[in-house]
Amino acid sequence: MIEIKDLHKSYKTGGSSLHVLKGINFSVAEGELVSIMGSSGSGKSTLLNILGMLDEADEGTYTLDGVPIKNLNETVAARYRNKFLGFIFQSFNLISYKSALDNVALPLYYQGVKRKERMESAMNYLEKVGLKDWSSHLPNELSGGQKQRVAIARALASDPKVLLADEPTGALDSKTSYEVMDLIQEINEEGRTILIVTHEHDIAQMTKRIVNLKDGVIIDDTLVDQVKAQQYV
Ligand SMILES: Nc1ncnc2c1ncn2[C@@H]1O[C@H](COP(=O)(O)OP(=O)(O)OP(=O)(O)O)[C@@H](O)[C@H]1O
Repeated sequence: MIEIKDLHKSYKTGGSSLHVLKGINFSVAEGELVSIMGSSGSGKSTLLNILGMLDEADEGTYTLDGVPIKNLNETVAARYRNKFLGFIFQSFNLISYKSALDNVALPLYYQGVKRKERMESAMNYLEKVGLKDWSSHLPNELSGGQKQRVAIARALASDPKVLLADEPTGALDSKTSYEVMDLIQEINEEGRTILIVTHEHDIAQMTKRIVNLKDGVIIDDTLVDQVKAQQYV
């Protein structure tokens, strides 16, 4: 589903350049649930932005569902991104003056789906995340966990093959974080590929594979069952 080879990325600020990703290689098969860990500044968000086609690498290749992502014109890139990728953010990024239902329906509006169909579909996704009865509420009338559920429903609305989540539980308490992760696991069990950036070990343990970044390189890439088994060695 995702294949990256020898990916490099530097940021140029003023006269200097910061080499952030220094030759990343990894692939993710369809249906995986992967967490990307690493200390602050290790390059996690930079990598996720490249995977999300929000930024481009300087060197290396990125192939998404068999298509090389390089030098696509903006319209093609936007269409491809909308079709294949869904995004979940730490701060939810909901539109404050729109109801939960309208927030979920928004990506479908941009895809040109007719009103009746998009409202039905959005309601189905709200039901899926357990918020059918909250459809008319505004984001500020919802708890953090509920907001993230709306955001997950919105990410699912366009039926993307891959979900990319940047610290999806970063703004939530532990109990709510685990509930959101239960939902993410459920969505993954249905076959959707999911990548999560997280700082939290217990959250990473709820995925199937942990990729550890340090100073722009992958230092460890382990299946979670193996991590758990090591505790008994
Ligand atoms: N647009 C940018 N311009 C210049 N430097 C940047 C830019 N974005 C990130 N950086 C720098 O690149 C390095 C890696 O940043 P990145 O956000 O990818 O790390 P991270 O592992 O996600 O960190 P955190 O856990 O704190 O979010 C940091 O030193 C950061 O300051």
